[in-house]
Amino acid sequence: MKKVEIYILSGFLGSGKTTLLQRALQEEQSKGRKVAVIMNELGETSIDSNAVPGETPLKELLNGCVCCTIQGQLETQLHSMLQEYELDAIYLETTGVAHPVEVLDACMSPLFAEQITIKGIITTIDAARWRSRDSLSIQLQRLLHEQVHHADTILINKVDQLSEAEQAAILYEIQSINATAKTFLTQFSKVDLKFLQSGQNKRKGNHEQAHVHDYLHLKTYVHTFTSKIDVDQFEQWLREMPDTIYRIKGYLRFTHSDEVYMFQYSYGMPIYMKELMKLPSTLVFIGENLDHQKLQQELQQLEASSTQ
Ligand SMILES: Nc1nc2c(ncn2[C@@H]2O[C@H](COP(=O)(O)OP(=O)(O)OP(=O)(O)O)[C@@H](O)[C@H]2O)c(=O)[nH]1
Repeated sequence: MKKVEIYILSGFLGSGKTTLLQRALQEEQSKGRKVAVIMNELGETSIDSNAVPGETPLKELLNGCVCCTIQGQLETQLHSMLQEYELDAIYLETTGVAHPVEVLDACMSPLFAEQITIKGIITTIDAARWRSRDSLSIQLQRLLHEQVHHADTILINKVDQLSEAEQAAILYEIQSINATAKTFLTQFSKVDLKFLQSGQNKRKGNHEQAHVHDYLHLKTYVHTFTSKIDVDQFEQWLREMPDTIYRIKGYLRFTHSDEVYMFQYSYGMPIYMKELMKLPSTLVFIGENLDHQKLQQELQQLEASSTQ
């Protein structure tokens, strides 16, 4: 099954996300690829939607941030886009205050995680604002840091407003926060689209089979159980989760019950809720340094020992 590529455009207010989106859409159009856009704005009306050509499927999520208040709406919109159109890619432009882990979490619904492939988080930085970020609140400074830390590609944008020495200093600073991202100094978000398609050439071997995206900074893994598992063994296994696993979520069936449980795990805290629908037992993992082979092996073992 062909997977739909998802590009997450992150970055603080006014940093150049829409400018980048327009460039990306032009390039995608010239390649004849079918792409759609989801735009999230904090306000009641969208000011950027006219940046998207009329023929491009567009969903707007207004009045809240997909990473918190309207996370469920993103899931619904993504799901309907995947059903409605035959797409090559979806570009998701987040609000300037979105946290990348939360956005990724919102995209990775266990209901359709197998149909999509996260191609990366692209963070644009307003270079001048970055330099004067000390004037922002501590929370916003932390958010800017997180947007850089979790990015796969970073555009240090608006460099026309900086001297060469200032550009070199900011590049050094950004690379010291995130040494693995591909980082570019840009004007008007000008970058070749192939660089956004994170690590495309590195995908080899059984990574694809294992449904993991090994080249990304934040990694995801999707696991589906074929039979019920033992709740005590599962909880024992959870207790050993490293804290670099930020989220686990999905649906589970346990040997002691005929119910399906919705499962959520965040910052070490598991939550189980009875689910009325008979959904497949699929778990989605999001984390840094996620060792998919180890996870896969452990979960297969857990399943095997649960049925003994
Ligand atoms: N001088 C300069 N201006 C730029 C550059 N890139 C973008 N801009 C301008 O900066 C403004 C904001 O750019 P957008 O692309 O809308 O930024 P955004 O991140 O989408 O903004 P929000 O949607 O408000 O968060 C626009 O007026 C752009 O034309 C650049 O490299 N240099």
